[in-house]
Amino acid sequence: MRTLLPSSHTPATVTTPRRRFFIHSAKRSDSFTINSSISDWQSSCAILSSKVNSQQQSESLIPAVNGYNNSAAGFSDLNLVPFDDNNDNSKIQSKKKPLSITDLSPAPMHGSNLRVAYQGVPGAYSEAAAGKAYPNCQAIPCDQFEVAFQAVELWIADRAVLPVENSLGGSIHRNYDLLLRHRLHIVGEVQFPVHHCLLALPGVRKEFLTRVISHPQGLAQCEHTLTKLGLNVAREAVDDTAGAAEFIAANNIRDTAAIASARAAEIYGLEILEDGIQDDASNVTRFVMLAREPIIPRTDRPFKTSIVFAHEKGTCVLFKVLSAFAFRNISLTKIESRPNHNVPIRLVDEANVGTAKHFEYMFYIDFEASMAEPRAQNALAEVQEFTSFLRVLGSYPMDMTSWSPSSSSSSSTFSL
Ligand SMILES: O=C(O)C(=O)C[C@]1(C(=O)O)C=C[C@@H](O)C=C1
Repeated sequence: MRTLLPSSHTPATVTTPRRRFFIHSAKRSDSFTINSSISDWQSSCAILSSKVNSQQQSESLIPAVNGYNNSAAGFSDLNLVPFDDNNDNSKIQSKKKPLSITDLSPAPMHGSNLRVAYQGVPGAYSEAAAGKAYPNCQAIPCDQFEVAFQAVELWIADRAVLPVENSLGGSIHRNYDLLLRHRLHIVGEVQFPVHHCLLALPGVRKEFLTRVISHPQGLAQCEHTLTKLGLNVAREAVDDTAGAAEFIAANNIRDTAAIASARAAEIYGLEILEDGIQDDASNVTRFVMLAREPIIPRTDRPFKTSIVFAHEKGTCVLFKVLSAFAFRNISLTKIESRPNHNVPIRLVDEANVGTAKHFEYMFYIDFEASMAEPRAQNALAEVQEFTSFLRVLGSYPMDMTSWSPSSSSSSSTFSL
């Protein structure tokens, strides 16, 4: 895939975050280990809870549990814990309502002052998704998905908002692999309607085009419409949709169009040749919100939980795992498999038949239950018996917002 380096907006790069590595190291004791099992995950949440209840509010703890960052504006405004300089807490505590578990839960739709990393340049759908997840956040462009992960790990950003699947184009596999490789936790999801436009320099006509460029997902989501439009042109994949628009504008390329948002047209001074070129009007991309700490799961609203697991005996374990959810009436919303990069192939010697080479997988499952529910805890306890590796990626509120499939990206109300 071609990498376009935008000229005017310089996204965060791999080298930039390294400068602040030591800040991260100092906070590391509060982070959650990569191979954490279900019990590790539960105790991690319990630790968060008990730390806050005992008023030991470290800087690294607060942003994770309530969705606010730890800057003066974010933290002190919360005034979560009754505290008196004269150490006379008793009077104050009698007046104020005690902190309860619900006070510690996230505020996923409030993002003021949060720094949110996304992949792409301004005008990318990921930027708009970051604005939906955290209104009024400071969106930080990153040139690769992995840089967005690193930006959060190294405290350059408070959250990352990254695409994991699209209703037409399918899974964004890279982010599944990165979720496993990094230590971040899924703390929310947003489903964002993706309304694509065909963009070119002012005055360019469709007949003169020889090439269409976009993110691979953009090309996949518009594949049939491009053919129906009679555009028998080369289709070239680039890093992000808005980056494609910026590339055309910055290099004054007149034989090439970009598939991107109407907002990208506005930002980079391109014209919309065709509006709404996605193959399905209700085209939607699901993004996950990532943070350094897990949130405390709740039961007063619909929650989803994401896990990843593997077994050294391969896929034979899958039906047992699925039955753990079926017996408890827990619906699955997604199953994904990815190569197990640690052990990609297993050799199976069958007597007198030869050696079979089995591919090894990591399985990702999203299910509709909160880790605060006993049925989810029991299901995972059972899954843990069948698997050699199990990690809870996050238990988080489901995106239940309504959306209009026909709305154009340009009419988005998100302020970024
Ligand atoms: O290129 C962008 O604008 C992105 O935000 C990336 C991305 C993706 O990776 O799927 C996000 C949403 C759309 O599905 C198309 C592309």
